[in-house]
Amino acid sequence: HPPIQFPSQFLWGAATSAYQIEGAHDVDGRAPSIWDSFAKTPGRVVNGDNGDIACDSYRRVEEDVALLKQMGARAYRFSIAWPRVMPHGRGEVNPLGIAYYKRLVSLLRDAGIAPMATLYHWDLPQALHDEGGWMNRRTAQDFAAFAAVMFDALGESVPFWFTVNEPWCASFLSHAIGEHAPGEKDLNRAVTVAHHLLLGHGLAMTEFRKRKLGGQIGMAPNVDWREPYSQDPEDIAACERGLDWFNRWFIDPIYHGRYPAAMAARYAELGIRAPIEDGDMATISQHPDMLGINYYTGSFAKAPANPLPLRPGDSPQRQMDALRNLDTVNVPGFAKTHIDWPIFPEGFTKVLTWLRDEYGNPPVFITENGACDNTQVGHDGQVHDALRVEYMHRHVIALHRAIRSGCDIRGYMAWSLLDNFEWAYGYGKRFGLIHVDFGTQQRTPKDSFHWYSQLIANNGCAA
Ligand SMILES: CCOCCOc1ccc(-c2cn(C[C@@H]3NC[C@@H](O)[C@H]3O)nn2)cc1
Repeated sequence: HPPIQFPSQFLWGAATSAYQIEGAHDVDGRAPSIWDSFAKTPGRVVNGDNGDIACDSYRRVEEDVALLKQMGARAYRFSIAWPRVMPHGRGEVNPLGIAYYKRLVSLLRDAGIAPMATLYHWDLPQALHDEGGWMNRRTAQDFAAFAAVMFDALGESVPFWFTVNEPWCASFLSHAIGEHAPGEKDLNRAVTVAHHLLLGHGLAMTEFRKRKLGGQIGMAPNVDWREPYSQDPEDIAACERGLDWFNRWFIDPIYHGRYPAAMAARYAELGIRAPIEDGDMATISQHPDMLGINYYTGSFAKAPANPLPLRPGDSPQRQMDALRNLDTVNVPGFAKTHIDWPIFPEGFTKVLTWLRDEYGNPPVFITENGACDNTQVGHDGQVHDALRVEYMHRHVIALHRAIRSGCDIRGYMAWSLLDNFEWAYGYGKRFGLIHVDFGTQQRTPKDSFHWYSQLIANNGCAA
């Protein structure tokens, strides 16, 4: 038995998302999403890349499931493209869209791989965005209706469901920072979008509970770790503001039924409030079965020498900087991945024990963890992605430390099974365990694929 030994039923797998891998953007009735529109807006995505073809996984589902089986995956986290299933976002259901996901789930179950479905991984039907999108409270109800369609179609065969992936990216990165679809820069709108995403999560939970399905359901927020640069109370307070702004804003409503009070008060100084209506927080905070955690990196926070004032008339960027009111310190000594994120495995252990203490040790699945390593296929036909192997090895050890510290962690989905469309970075940032040649669609398992396969077989690894 290897020194790092995981619990016997630990669920090892890999993750992808529909817009990032499927391609077939206009095949079999799929209608455009906001990411189809955004990616085709000049200047939004590096090289003008888009998801029209991506990894062509819509047509290669057998091949991809075979690769998962070869790897020894016990679970596979994928997302369901809302615009494939309901092209107009509400009403008419596209039978070919339903058939595709039924086939994927059937292939997975035949291969002994547990399907783990994400309902919203950012591909809002453009038709709904044309009616206000997530700014429109009705979209939360439309999302619950879409979820209900999927629960009726796949509820008996999919054991794990996540409602919304990384709501921080789907609200603040996309409506205040403007880097993701729909590319807006308005903080007030971002707070409203965030609330409607949480409401959509809650309304989908209601649909799931109504059906008394045997599976489990939760949300998959981003979490980064933030460490105080020193034990100076000002640095600790700055760190708490950073954790409020990125982590607690979405997890407190679900587990505590309210937004983090200190950060809500700071938004109120800007005249910004979430559009909470009676009953919303009760809907949002229905008990989830599990918490999905996407972890990549961490950083160090210190109090700025000159605090930024909260001024209603300032730009969204200055307002966000003022809300966090912290300086991120570039502490030397941290190697970086090929997307320049610090490699911080200790932060993984710390954020998981932080979640244990903040939210009553909820059952957690790591729904994403991985490294950007752009290593290409070598002359020997292999991909020697040593950086990714080291990143994964160190994060698996950090994960094991969190489990030994009493965290109730049930599984780990490596991001990602395949190199794919990394949003605004396009195809130049590779996160896959499998290399994809986007010209030929040739898949090449990397050294990390073989390392991970061995880890799964041993249910553990060397220290
Ligand atoms: C504070 C200001 O910051 C500006 C940039 O801020 C971020 C934060 C987070 C991300 C980010 C990207 N990913 C990987 C994806 N997760 C979902 C899956 O689709 C992967 O492709 N996770 N987090 C990007 C940018």
